[in-house]
Amino acid sequence: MAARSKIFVGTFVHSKTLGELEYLHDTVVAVDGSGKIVAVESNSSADAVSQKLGWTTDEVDVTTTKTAQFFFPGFIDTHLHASQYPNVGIFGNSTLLDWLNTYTFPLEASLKDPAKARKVYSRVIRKTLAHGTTTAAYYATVDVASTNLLADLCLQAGQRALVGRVCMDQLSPAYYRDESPEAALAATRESIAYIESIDPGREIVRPVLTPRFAPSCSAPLMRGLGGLAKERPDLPIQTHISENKNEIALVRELFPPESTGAQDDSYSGVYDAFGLLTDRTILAHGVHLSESEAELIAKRGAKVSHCPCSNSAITSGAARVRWLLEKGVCCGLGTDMSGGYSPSVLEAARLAALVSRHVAMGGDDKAKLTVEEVLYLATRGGAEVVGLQQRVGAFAVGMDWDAQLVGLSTVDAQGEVEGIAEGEEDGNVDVFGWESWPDIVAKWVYNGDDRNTRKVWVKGRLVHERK
Ligand SMILES: O=c1[nH]c(=O)c2nc[nH]c2[nH]1
Repeated sequence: MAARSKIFVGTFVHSKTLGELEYLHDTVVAVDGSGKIVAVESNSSADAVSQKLGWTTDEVDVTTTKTAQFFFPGFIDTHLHASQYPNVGIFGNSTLLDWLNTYTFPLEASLKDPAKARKVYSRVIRKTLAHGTTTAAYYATVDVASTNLLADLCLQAGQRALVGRVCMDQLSPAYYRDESPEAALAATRESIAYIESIDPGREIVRPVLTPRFAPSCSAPLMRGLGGLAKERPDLPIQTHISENKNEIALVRELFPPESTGAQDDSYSGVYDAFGLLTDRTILAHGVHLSESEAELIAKRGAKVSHCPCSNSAITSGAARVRWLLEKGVCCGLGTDMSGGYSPSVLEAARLAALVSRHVAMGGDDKAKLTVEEVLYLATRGGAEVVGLQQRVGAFAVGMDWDAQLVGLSTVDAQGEVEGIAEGEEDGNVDVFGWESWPDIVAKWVYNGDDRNTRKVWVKGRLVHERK
């Protein structure tokens, strides 16, 4: 049965450009049964738009914003490890390389148990949807069956996702690694074939090539994955880069330029030498990149997933997002659970703003990111990072309706929250009625959470509703 058409009425906020949000008031957005936006009309009404489209009122569901509510594009989480979700907040004082061995590899390996994988993956999907994440670029584990299960569960829940089986054939405990480069490549092909079989049109889920990071992959595996990337130019690629200084030193030691044919001894040069630095590549972190690396990344059209929560939690460093943007590198945001402790892209946006202020305090005042800029990274920028900028990240005819209804509390003359029933939650953001729309949005960015995420849709389907 085809889904019903939908009409959304009221205030819509989305990014026009990096520095500018557009506020569309008294606007109607019509979404057809396939989840595509077919009309965006300002100063109109649901009836007028329905009539124009030849839709009768009884075949359309209408959702209208109330005071201090607005529709916002769904968030794009450009980097997170679904398999690490149970560990959020558990990192002690570790830094990357000991964090991987102490906390991460044992947990990931344990998800070979299908019951455990189902429990973890079901929860992370529900949790991120509840925070407004409509698209997620997931790392699963080395295990094919549980990676495929993650794709199944995303498809069932309706969360748009890139799902990657993790490739790693060296420098991790023997209980958690690919047996050989050949085995890694075969398992990768198997997982790709499965994910493509469950959603051949790539409407919701798609596979992504996932070399964990250079230290985890032997040269033959990197070469093989580069070959696969060439054979399948439609596949995105995700990996980590230049997150931690010890990691960078390790890459230099493992891949001297004379062994790869790279131009220099940079981390980016290693991926480039193996054909993995492409315009489909999502590079997580990029904290300590050099000038020439940023230039190479821009030249190749590779993208950066900025992960301010993780970069702070496991003490990796403060990535220079303004500098990357000025170099022409496209950036989005990643929660990077569980290096990052929060499932919320809104939190990532807030932390991106704060970390940029730390960069500014280091002497580069123009490094500061505005509310408008971090929301761009969370939506349109992220969409470009995962290669879906034609479909999601904004409200325009021809794009899919991937959206969230944000609801903030309004305060009455007695200082009480209006329209709230006994026992209902109100959230942290109080709107007094005199704020401008940019101020309301700023209050949401700095104080909002999942209590403000009232409804979430992916491709027109309601995938979360806060009761
Ligand atoms: O933040 C990170 N999380 C990981 O799981 C990982 N693996 C390699 N490098 C990594 N960085």
